[in-house]
Amino acid sequence: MSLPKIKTVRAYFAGGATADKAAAGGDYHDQGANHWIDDHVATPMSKYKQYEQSRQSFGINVLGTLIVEVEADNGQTGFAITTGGEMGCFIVEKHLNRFLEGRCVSDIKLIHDQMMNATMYYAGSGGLVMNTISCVDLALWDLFGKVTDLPVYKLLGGAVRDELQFYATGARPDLAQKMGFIGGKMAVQWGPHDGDEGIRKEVARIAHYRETCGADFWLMLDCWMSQDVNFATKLAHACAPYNVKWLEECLPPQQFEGYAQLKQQAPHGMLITSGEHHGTLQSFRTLAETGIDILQPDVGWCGGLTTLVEVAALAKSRGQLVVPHGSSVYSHHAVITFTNSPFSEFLMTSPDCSTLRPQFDPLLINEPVPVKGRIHKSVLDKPGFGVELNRDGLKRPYQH
Ligand SMILES: C[C@H](O)[C@H](O)[C@@H](O)[C@@H](O)C(=O)O
Ligand SMILES: [Mg+2]
Repeated sequence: MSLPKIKTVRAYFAGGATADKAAAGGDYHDQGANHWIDDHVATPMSKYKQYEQSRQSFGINVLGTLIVEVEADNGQTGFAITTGGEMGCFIVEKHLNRFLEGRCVSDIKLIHDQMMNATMYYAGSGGLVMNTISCVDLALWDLFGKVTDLPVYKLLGGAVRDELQFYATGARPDLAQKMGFIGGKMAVQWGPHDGDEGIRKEVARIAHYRETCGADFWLMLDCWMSQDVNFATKLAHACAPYNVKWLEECLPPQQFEGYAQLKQQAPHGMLITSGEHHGTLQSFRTLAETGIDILQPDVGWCGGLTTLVEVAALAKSRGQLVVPHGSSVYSHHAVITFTNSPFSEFLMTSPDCSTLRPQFDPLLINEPVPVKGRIHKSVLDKPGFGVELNRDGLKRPYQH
């Protein structure tokens, strides 16, 4: 089978700080008002009163969505979306384009290595540049699937289970249970600056939903980098009587020693997890060596599918789980091929968690959502990642 070459790459953005209204999409924190995802969620900024109520007030949604589209010389295209916006467009069109154009559509790993090494002098181990590389990598996998007429999960070696099962992240574990999810993860709302009263408030909420959802429904807390080891340890032990399954991302990404200490100090049986704001395989090796239980890379932020596959193998070698941070189809096609990913995350993007809105709505056409908390592998049986791009309102700020 002779494969086409990559003719060109284009980068668009939607939403972000220059937009006149919330655009959601890949930057799913870019929601309108009165949304659970922006309601007093604890963050590293919460100690500043003016930024305590709303993450959008400190700029969680300034980047907006980056869309990367790669076109082969036979006219076929692949695309992907992530958090990155206009600045990501610059990196794609003025730097990364040179590693794609003229290459065979199957040269994904070579292009990935060149993008990682060529940006090392300004990328660090995560953030905007890693998001941008991830988006290009995902677009290349989508194009490869379109050209070979295969879903990405089959390019990776095929499914190891017939369906994906999901827990739901949102403000209403009770509604998630009714929708068939296996668990509910809530964002913590109080942090170290709230002291013991903050812990009491979190525990009261957990106690309420334990009572409402019964003994076995998974309940988790997502701490979004907002804590220190002492607060996280006290919160973990205060929640233990209510069978909280895991505490997530308690500390800033680079506090590896803190994660190792927290894992040692956590109650027996309670899992400690992190990873969504980590990037590069090397960072995940260091994170894995802390001994935490579940690595949670975001495939649109960690270095792309090429990096996620490497992280999953690393974790598997250590008996650790990989449960990617919710990234819709970009996670689904990977998770269904990983033996150490027994479940997935579905992130509720409806304002009150009462309906199943696709995570990257409105940017992906035909984006699947779980039915009764599950997605069967047959749903993924379309070329590439199986979704099409809603081009309404996209802007292309740079050319090359
Ligand atoms: C709910 C959390 O605060 C974040 O908004 C969410 O994106 C992420 O941490 C998650 O695990 O879903
Ligand atoms: Mg999280």
